[in-house]
Amino acid sequence: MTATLLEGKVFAAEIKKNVQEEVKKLKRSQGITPGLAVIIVGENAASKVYVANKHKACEELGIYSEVIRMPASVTKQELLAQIDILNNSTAIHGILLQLPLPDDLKHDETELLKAIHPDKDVDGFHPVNVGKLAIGEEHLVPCTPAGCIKILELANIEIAGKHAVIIGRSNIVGKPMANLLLSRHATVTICHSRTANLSSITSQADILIVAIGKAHFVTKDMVKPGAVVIDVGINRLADKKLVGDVNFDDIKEVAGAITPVPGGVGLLTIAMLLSNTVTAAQLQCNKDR
Ligand SMILES: NC(=O)C1=CN([C@@H]2O[C@H](COP(=O)(O)OP(=O)(O)OC[C@H]3O[C@@H](n4cnc5c(N)ncnc54)[C@H](OP(=O)(O)O)[C@@H]3O)[C@@H](O)[C@H]2O)C=CC1
Ligand SMILES: Nc1nc(=O)c2c([nH]1)NC[C@@H]1CN(c3ccc(C(=O)N[C@@H](CCC(=O)O)C(=O)O)cc3)C=[N+]21
Repeated sequence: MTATLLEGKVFAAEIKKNVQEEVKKLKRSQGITPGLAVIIVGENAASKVYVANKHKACEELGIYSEVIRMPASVTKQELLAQIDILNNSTAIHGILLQLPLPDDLKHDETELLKAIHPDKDVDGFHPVNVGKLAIGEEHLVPCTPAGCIKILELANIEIAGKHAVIIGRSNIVGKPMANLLLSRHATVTICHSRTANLSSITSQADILIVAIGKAHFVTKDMVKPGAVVIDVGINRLADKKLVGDVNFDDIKEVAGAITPVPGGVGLLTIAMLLSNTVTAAQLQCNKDR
């Protein structure tokens, strides 16, 4: 058996087409151009690539995009002041604070994320949006797990009744992923670094979502034959090659379907960010009236 390749660009194109139509509608009926602001603090090579990709995708779809670069030496107060300006700007409907923050600002992360107005929180990281997701009132949902759900839905992979196992429990990927799968009636198991007998649990998964941050971590013996494997990991090897958390070549003979890295979940993350930006713009123009 050879796994079906779940290609991110195919699904991302479908989402982007819908987003583009919504952008046109907003312009036509309300005279509004959706606007996204990305704040990037300090120099992080990986973040730069993502920010550049986001900017390019916005241009493609007619979304206004602003990249605000701040030095690593910026203070919490300066960042809060910048967020306040964007919260009050009528040209900006979505605000994203690029993570990770430099070490000196790490302990202020929650406070900074809370400062972003929940209506402009296109990352879905504000406690109000996290809470909404937890009670099944999905609104602005974190882009990466939302993208994983889109892959499953657009590939016609049944979620209800399936055993979904997630490796990773971060606020950005693992936890929101669990809520999204649960509300779609999967039986959900969340694993992490303290999980005992990890491979015995992952081997029971019909749908395996991997978000750890360790290159080639998941091997053949951890995957049930025919399982759908979604690889969220992005790891840069010493030779600059980009690889996922899943050993693709090892499991391709056993999995039923698998997302590649690059060219998988990452492309959906960007597409969902654009989608959230348009949702935020629609919400804000309805509130204005
Ligand atoms: N494709 C995309 O668009 C995106 C990709 N990513 C990538 O996804 C990966 C995960 O990101 P993120 O969630 O932010 O990472 P975090 O580092 O915040 O979380 C990693 C999680 O993996 C768990 N973990 C680590 N080692 C093991 C292990 N040996 N066995 C089981 N669990 C383990 C950790 O457990 P514990 O909680 O116990 O420490 C933690 O819950 C990274 O590679 C990141 O680059 C992230 C965002 C978007
Ligand atoms: N506030 C915040 N929100 C995020 O959503 C966020 C963040 N911070 N910090 C970093 C992670 C990571 N992330 C990615 C976005 C795009 C690709 C992407 O475009 N990937 C392509 C190309 C990758 C490449 O060539 O380097 C691919 O996988 O094919 C990957 C990863 C968003 N993140």
